[in-house]
Amino acid sequence: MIKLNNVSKVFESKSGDVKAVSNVNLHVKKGEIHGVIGYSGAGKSTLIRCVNLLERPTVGEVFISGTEMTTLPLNKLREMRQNIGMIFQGFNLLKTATVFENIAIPLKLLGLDKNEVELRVVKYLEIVGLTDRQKAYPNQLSGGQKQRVAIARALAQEPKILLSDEATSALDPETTESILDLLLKVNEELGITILLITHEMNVIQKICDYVYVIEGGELIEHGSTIDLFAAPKEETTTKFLNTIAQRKIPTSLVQQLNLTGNVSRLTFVGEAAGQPLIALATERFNVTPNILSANIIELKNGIVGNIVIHLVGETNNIINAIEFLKEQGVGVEELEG
Ligand SMILES: Nc1ncnc2c1ncn2[C@@H]1O[C@H](COP(=O)(O)OP(=O)(O)OP(=O)(O)O)[C@@H](O)[C@H]1O
Repeated sequence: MIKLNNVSKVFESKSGDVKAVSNVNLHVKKGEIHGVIGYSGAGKSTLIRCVNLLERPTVGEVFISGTEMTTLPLNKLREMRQNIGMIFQGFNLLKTATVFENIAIPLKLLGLDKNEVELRVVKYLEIVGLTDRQKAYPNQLSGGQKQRVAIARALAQEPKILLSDEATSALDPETTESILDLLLKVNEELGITILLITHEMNVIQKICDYVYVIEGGELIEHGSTIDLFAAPKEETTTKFLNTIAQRKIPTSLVQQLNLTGNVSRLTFVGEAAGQPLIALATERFNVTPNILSANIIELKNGIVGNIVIHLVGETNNIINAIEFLKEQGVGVEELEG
C-alpha cells in the first residue's frame, strides 16, 4: 500500500547540506499499522512528509497503491493525495471555525455537495465521539478532543491511508491511550492503513504491527513489533525499550553472580510466556533459580515476557538447563559483567 524505495532527502542550507533521510526502504501492507520511532532530529517528520510528497525526496521512489508518486503531474498528485489523510502533533485546526466547519471546509473545497458534506461530518463526528461538540470552537476543547476533530477531518475525506505525525506527543498519558484506541478502531473498522511517527515506545507497543527505528536519517533496525521487543539488536532500540520496562541489570551485580553460576536474560514470546518452563528446567537439571528481574509486556499482537535469572548449580547442569529452555522456544541471552 505504501512503499518507499531508497528514499533520501537532502536539505540545502547556508551552513551546508543536511541529509535528513538516507536510503530508506519501507513497506506498509494494506490494513497494517506501522510505526517509525526515533529521537528528535532523526528524520521522522521528513520521512513521513515524503510519503504524501509534502517533502519531495531528493532521490528514490514513493509508491501508493502501486502508483509512483514522484513522477506524477500536479493534478494527478492532488488526486492521489485524497487517498492519504494526515494528523499532526499540533492538530492544525482553524481557530475561527467551529468543529463542524473544521471538518466541512476541506470537503467543500473538494467539491462535495452540501448534503454529502453534512452526512460525512455527522458520520465522522460520531465515530470520534464528538457529536455533541459540533458547535464548539477549538479553544473550547481539550487537547484530546482537538485531536479527535483532526482525526474526523482526515477521515471525512475517506482516505485509504492515514499518516500520523506525533499525534499523541502533546497529550497526557490517559488521553494518549484514548487516541490510540481510536486509531485502532479506525484501522479495524474502516480498514485504514496507518503509518505513524513517534518518539514514544508505548505508541509502538499498543498499536503497531511493525516498527522501524530511525537514527541519523537511516533505518537502523526494523521488524515485527513482537520480534523487536523480544530481541532488540541496536543500542538505540534497547534504549527505547528501557522506557517501557527497564532491561538493565547493574554490571557489578552480574560480575559477582557469574562467579557462582550463570546470569541470563530469558525472553518468552507467545505460548512460552504462559508455561512454567523455569520450574521444569530447574527441577529436571537440579539447578537453583534466583529471579533478579521480571516483566511482561502486552503488545498489539501478543505478549513478551522477560526474566533475568541467576542459575546456580554444576556447570554441566546449568548448560543443559539453558539448552532445554532454548529448545522450548525461550530466547536466552547470557549476560556478562
Ligand atoms: N526545511 C529544512 N531545512 C533544513 N534542514 C531541515 C529542514 N527540515 C528538517 N531539517 C533537518 O533534517 C533533520 C531531520 O529533521 P526532522 O524534523 O525530520 O527530524 P525529526 O526526527 O522529525 O525530529 P523532531 O522529532 O524533533 O521533529 C534535522 O537535522 C533537521 O534540522
